[in-house]
Amino acid sequence: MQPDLLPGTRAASVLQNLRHHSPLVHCMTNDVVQSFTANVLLALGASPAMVIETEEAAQFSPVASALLVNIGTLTAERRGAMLAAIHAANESFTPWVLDPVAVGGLAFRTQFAFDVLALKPAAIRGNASEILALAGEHSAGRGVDSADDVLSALPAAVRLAQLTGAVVAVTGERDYITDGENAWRVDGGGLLMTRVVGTGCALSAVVAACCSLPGERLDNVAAACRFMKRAGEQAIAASRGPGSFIPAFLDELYLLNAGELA
Ligand SMILES: Nc1ncnc2c1ncn2[C@@H]1O[C@H](COP(=O)(O)OP(=O)(O)O)[C@@H](O)[C@H]1O
Ligand SMILES: Cc1ncsc1CCOP(=O)(O)O
Ligand SMILES: [Mg+2]
Repeated sequence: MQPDLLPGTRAASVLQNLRHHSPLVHCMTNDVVQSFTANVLLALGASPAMVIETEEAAQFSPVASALLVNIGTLTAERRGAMLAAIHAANESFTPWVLDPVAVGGLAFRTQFAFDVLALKPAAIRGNASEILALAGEHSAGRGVDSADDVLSALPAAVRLAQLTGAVVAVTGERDYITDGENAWRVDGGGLLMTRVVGTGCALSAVVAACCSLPGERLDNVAAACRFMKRAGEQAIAASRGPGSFIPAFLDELYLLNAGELA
């Protein structure tokens, strides 16, 4: 069964909150998407900061509005820095978000992702293959890309939310967002979003920003998904391919307006 669509009025009020609070997002993300992620946050009105040295990361996560932990290019050194940042975030009640890039196939990152599930992420955002793997199920992921149907991963997302207390967003052709009890669906976007690198990673940074806002965390995470899908479909209409999509996408994020979302 399909969950209901997130009402536009809820997405609209989260957008207003995002612009009002301009959350400072501590991004510990992969080497491929640093600049794109920062630009997506800035276009939406949030503030990115990429702080990765262990000592600084533990100092920064308590003063940031939210922390993003993305394991796309995890190394042994980054593992230590991420753990320090997560522990410091938890001590200061800074919400943190896990993006389990390519979890399942590779042992080192998979063990890390399983380990940090116990450290109370506020949200987890991944594609269908990643969410299936993180829930301990068979998945057909191909590197960082999903090869599983997103609706088939919804029960895994629900179980993962129940197990961890996180809001889980599983994304793809449609996005599903659940806290283990209730769920929203978000439609929109388009295939071109998978032909540029970093849309998923940047979405996870937006999820982190939205986790710091007042209101229901389930609605806030679903709204983050809605912002990206809406800007994605608008940008696809305005572009010829991946090259022109990226600047169009940043423009559409910047131009998103609460009245239209509502
Ligand atoms: N087939 C699709 N149709 C429409 N939107 C999509 C499709 N696949 C992914 N998206 C969108 O692209 C963004 C990245 O999602 P996804 O590809 O699932 O993450 P990842 O890049 O981590 O694999 C999300 O906003 C998602 O809704
Ligand atoms: C290509 C690649 N390789 C390691 S991380 C990464 C980026 C993945 O980005 P996304 O998950 O947003 O597609
Ligand atoms: Mg990803």
